[in-house]
Amino acid sequence: MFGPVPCRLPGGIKTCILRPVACVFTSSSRMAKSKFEYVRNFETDDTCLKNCYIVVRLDGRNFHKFAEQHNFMKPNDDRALGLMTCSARSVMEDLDDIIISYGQSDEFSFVFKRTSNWFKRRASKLMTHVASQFSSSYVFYWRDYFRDQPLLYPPGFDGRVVLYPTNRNLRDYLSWRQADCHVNNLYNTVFWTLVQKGGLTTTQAEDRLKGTLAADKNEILFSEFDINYNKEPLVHRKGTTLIWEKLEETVTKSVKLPNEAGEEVLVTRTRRRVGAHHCDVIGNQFWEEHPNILEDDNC
Ligand SMILES: Nc1nc2c(ncn2[C@@H]2O[C@H](COP(=O)(O)OP(=O)(O)OP(=O)(O)O)[C@@H](O)[C@H]2O)c(=O)[nH]1
Ligand SMILES: [Mg+2]
Ligand SMILES: [Mg+2]
Repeated sequence: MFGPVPCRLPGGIKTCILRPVACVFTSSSRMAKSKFEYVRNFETDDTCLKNCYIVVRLDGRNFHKFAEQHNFMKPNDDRALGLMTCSARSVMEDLDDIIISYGQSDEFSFVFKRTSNWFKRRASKLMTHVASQFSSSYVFYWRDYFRDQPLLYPPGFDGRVVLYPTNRNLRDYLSWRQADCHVNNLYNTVFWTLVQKGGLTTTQAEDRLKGTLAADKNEILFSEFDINYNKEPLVHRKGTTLIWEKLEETVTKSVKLPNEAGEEVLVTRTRRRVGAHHCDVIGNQFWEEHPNILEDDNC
C-alpha cells in the first residue's frame, strides 16, 4: 500500500512522492484484532489426557432408513461392509497415528496411539478429521461398491471420543464392540432366516425369538434350516479389524555410477500397508500374534 506524501522540491515546486503507509493500517487492524480477540477465550480446552489411547467411534446416522432406501441385503450387505472398510482404510492411510480400527454394521472405531500428539490431542480436531475423511470417502468410493445402486442422498456419521488409560481397558472396549457384533449378527441371521426361508412375517419372527438365548437361536438355525452358525462368514460374525502390516517388497533398480555402465540391482524395501482381519479380538491369540499394536502400560 502506498500513500501520497507532499514534499517541496528546490525552487519551491510542490510535488508528491509515494511512500509505503501499510504500517498505518497494520496498527489499526492490530487494535481491532486485540479488541475482538477475547472471544478466543470462549473456546473450551478439549485436550485429551496424556498416556491414554484415544478412541474415535463413528456411527452411521439413521442407517436403518439409509439401508432400506439403498436396498441393502438382509441381514448383511457385503457391498456396504466393503465400503465401510474401504472408508476406514482411507482414514488410516490419510491421518496419522491410528494403530488399529474395528468396524461392524454402520460403525467404525479408530484407536490413536497413546503417545500421539496429533493436533495437540485436541478431541474435536481428531474427531472431526476422522468423521469428515470417513464420510467423504464413503461417498467418493460408493460407486466402486454399489455399481447399480445410486446414492440417493448424502449419508452422515456421528462421532465420539473416549479415552482408555490401560491396555486392558482398550482390549475390553474392542471386545465389547465385537461382542455387540456377535449378538446382533446372531439375532439378525435367525430373524431373517425365519422370514426369508421360513415364511414368517417380521412380527411372527420377532415373537418367535422373544426370550430366546444364543443356544436356542443356534438350534433354530441348525435343526430347522440346516445352518451351522459357526460356518457363517467370519466378516459377519467377527467384524473387521484393520491394522498396519509390514510388507517386504523386492524391486529391480538401475544403478549407474559415473563413468560406468548401468547395472540392474535387486533392492528389498519394507512398505507399510493396512491389512484387514476378520478374527476374534476378545481372546489373547490376536494380541500375541501382533505384539506391536499396544504400547507398554508402564511407559
Ligand atoms: N439390511 C442391512 N441393514 C444394515 C446393514 N448394516 C447396517 N444396517 C442397518 O443399520 C442399522 C444400524 O443400527 P444403529 O446404528 O443402531 O441405528 P441407526 O438407524 O443408524 O440410528 P442412529 O445410529 O441412532 O442414527 C441397523 O439396525 C440396520 O438397520 C446391512 O449390512 N444390511
Ligand atoms: Mg447408526
Ligand atoms: Mg450402529
